[in-house]
Amino acid sequence: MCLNPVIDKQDFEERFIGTADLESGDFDYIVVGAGSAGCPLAARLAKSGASVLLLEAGGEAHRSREVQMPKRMYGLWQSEVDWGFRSVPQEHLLPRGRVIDLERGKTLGGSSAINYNMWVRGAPEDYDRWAEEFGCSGWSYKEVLPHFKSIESLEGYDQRYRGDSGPVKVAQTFPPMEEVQDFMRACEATGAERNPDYNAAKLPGAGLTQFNTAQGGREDCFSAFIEPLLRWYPNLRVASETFCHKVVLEESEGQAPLGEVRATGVVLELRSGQIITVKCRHEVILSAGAVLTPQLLMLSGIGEKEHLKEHGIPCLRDLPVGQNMQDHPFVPSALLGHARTAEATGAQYRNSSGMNAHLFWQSDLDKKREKKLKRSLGADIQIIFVNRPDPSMGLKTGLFLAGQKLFGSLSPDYRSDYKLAASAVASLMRSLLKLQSVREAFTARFFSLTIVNNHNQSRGTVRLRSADPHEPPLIDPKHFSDPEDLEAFVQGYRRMMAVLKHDSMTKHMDPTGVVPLPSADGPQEEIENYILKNSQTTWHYSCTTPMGAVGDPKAVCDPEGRVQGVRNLRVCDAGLMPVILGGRLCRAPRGAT
Ligand SMILES: Cc1cc2nc3c(=O)[nH]c(=O)nc-3n(C[C@H](O)[C@H](O)[C@H](O)COP(=O)(O)OP(=O)(O)OC[C@H]3O[C@@H](n4cnc5c(N)ncnc54)[C@H](O)[C@@H]3O)c2cc1C
Repeated sequence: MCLNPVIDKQDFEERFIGTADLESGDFDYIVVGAGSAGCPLAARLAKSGASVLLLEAGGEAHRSREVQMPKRMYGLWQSEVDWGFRSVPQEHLLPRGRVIDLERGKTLGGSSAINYNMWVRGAPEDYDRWAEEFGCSGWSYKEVLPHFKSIESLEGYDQRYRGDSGPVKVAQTFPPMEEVQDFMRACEATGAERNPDYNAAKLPGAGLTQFNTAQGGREDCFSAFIEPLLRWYPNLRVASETFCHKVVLEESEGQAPLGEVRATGVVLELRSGQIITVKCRHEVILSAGAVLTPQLLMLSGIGEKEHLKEHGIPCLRDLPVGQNMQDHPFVPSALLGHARTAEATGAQYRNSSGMNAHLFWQSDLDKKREKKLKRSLGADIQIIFVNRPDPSMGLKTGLFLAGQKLFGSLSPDYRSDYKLAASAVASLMRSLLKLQSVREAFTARFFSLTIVNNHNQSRGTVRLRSADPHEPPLIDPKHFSDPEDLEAFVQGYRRMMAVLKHDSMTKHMDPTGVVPLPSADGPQEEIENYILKNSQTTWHYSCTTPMGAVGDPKAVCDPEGRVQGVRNLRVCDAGLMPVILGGRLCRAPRGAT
């Protein structure tokens, strides 16, 4: 349900590409999902000369102003370009049973059209781990590096690691402001090294954020990879507002190397409501993302036998689909600057999502894991310095935290109250933001230090709610179900407070913030309560259809994305990761292609 319409209806309709002739189409490949992975994959296949159909359930909002300006992204949540998922009640969060919003892009460009645009590959060690520990041949850092280089374009960096002529423009959006420099100084003064490029030889250290933005605007995957091709490659067809219900699987005869089940096409619902079947010659490739690809597989008869039986779906392949979900939770702080500074207005800020610098740091817990695994792991804790973003973020975060505190204590049935509270907060926010003075105050004064645990140990699930493709799946990230995750956050919290208390930070901000922060030296329980009350998602759902060595019972796909035991069916999206990356996840699905 769309609670927050932000894009003019006209905008979708004017840019609609159309779905005519799909049934009679003659395709080699069908790619389901025009997101971070689906777009570069479809482009690459089209360039090889194959005929490709790229399908997308969402419309064509990628050119709208709301999507193009990164600082407006907060307004896109719960809008027509967000699937609007919510988790099942989370028993390890506070208040117990809290439900969290799980935004996910629904438009050409997928989640790359609604994300923060941060360009972070993850640690080289992550990819080596995939190759060595999970049997994913072809995925070591040495092997994926040329792909990363080939998709990006930026100047003035070490060319051993970085690309200068790919389709995606990468940049630091503006010269660093004083407070951003001071954040990095505070990190250094409290024991971190300065790292001028976390996407090069190593991840740990303090550095400026890189964004994928072109002339300050969002560079979503559809605009970067598909639009430049449409005019020149008639073999590439795009159908938006086309919802895939399932993959058509047929029992094939003979002794095929990968078994006897074969994908031959997809069942689609068109914008008009008409249901059709479209066939292809070679492969169906699911790039619907780590939540909806598992749903599509299960609806098609691939998944855990018992679970499919509960929904009356005959099981064609018994595989652990949706069983290994991973995510990065994050815990924000809502801080206020002492005063509004002159630089707080103008072009510098226009196109920033505000996430301007990072500290990647390793907790003691992670060092212990390194010893146990006998391999280096990069860094588990990421502290993001957020300054002066779109005013709605300051308001939204402040009101969210304040609302949680208030409504959380009012009633034992927190969940129904929270729904009411969320809509009340949303409408209050919209009214307040109409006031220029409020907008300016929050643009100028809002800061946040946000902690992310990049080596989250908890595992969740994506399961069917019903056999109806329109019903969203049951998504249970099970945040904090592994006690090590809370311990990692406590260490990260103390590290964050050390930075915040350093002179170069205190001169800029009021450390008490919008919501008071527990003291780093106080009782551990207070810190834990703060973490569990305020934790949200970083939207990095992944590992739900993991790849692994052929025949590995924990793997759904082989290292080339082929669904085990099924012919002509592949997965190519964030669900393929065997273990979550210690970075931002938009890069990896693109690297996969
Ligand atoms: C708010 C937010 C902020 C984020 N910030 C960052 C960041 O700063 N940096 C970063 O690297 N990552 C970030 N991420 C994560 C990153 O965007 C995702 O991990 C990545 O885009 C996932 O790519 P994907 O191809 O797996 O899925 P998606 O990009 O989500 O693509 C899946 C596509 O499939 C379509 N689809 C799904 N089901 C169907 C169906 N049945 N029929 C037809 N089409 C279908 C969807 O509509 C969607 O367009 C963020 C994500 C969000 C939501």
